Amino acid sequence: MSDPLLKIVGLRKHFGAVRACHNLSLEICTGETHALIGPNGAGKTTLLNLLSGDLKPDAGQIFLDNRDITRVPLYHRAHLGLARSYQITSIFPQLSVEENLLLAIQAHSGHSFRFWKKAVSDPQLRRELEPALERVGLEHRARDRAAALSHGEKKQLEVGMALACNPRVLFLDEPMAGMGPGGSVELGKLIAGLKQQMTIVLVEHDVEAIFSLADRITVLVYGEIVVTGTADEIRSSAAVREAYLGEEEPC
Ligand SMILES: Nc1ncnc2c1ncn2[C@@H]1O[C@H](COP(=O)(O)OP(=O)(O)OP(=O)(O)O)[C@@H](O)[C@H]1O
Repeated sequence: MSDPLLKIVGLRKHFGAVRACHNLSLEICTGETHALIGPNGAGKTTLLNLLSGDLKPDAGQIFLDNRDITRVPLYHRAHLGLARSYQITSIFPQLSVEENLLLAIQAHSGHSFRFWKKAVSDPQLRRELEPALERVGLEHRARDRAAALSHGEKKQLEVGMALACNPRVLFLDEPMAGMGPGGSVELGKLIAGLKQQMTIVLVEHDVEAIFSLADRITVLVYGEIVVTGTADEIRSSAAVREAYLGEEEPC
């Protein structure tokens, strides 16, 4: 395994009596696809929120390339190369697919939102549009309103928007949620392609997808790590079986 790109040390986030993240330490290596799994309420989304900067921890530290980013605000983390696609779609339904992507490209290129009108015709931004559309397989939908996309295509667009800042680390929160089998196959292919280009931290309930996509998997229960390992190690782990007691398969 290569050097850690993200290092999490003693991270803690409690909500009253709920220990959503409890003294958690973990290293995410450069280039790996790392999945977070665990039963409902295990703290997967909380950990993603802490890493992306959506939440502030009560204690602990997060390092990116040995730099302490624990107190770095959300918007600044994007400039450092951390990007996130959310569980709930964050696209603009009334805008076209290309307008959504242009907006994301513009936001990350340092331009002000006040100049949005210019973005559609800005040749420099438009040059970045074609590869951005291709990257998520939405060239044929460029002029369609985002509201008209299928659920899977919306997810593809959302990932495309997160990719606009050319991230080093992409956080994906349940990308397959609400997707039919066809949609998850498409999105699985998209993520498999991205795997070669960046580090990915993925929260997902689709076990098949996780086992085929993830290089390593961390199992969380009650805000703590039960085990981290490869798909084979997770499958054969007695600790995981115990953590999921009563459940046939990890979810
Ligand atoms: N903003 C909040 N305020 C209070 N409690 C919260 C908040 N966010 C999360 N929690 C609690 O923290 C615990 C962990 O929640 P979290 O959403 O991180 O779990 P999860 O593993 O992502 O669950 P799921 O698989 O159901 O999405 C849960 O008990 C949840 O109710």
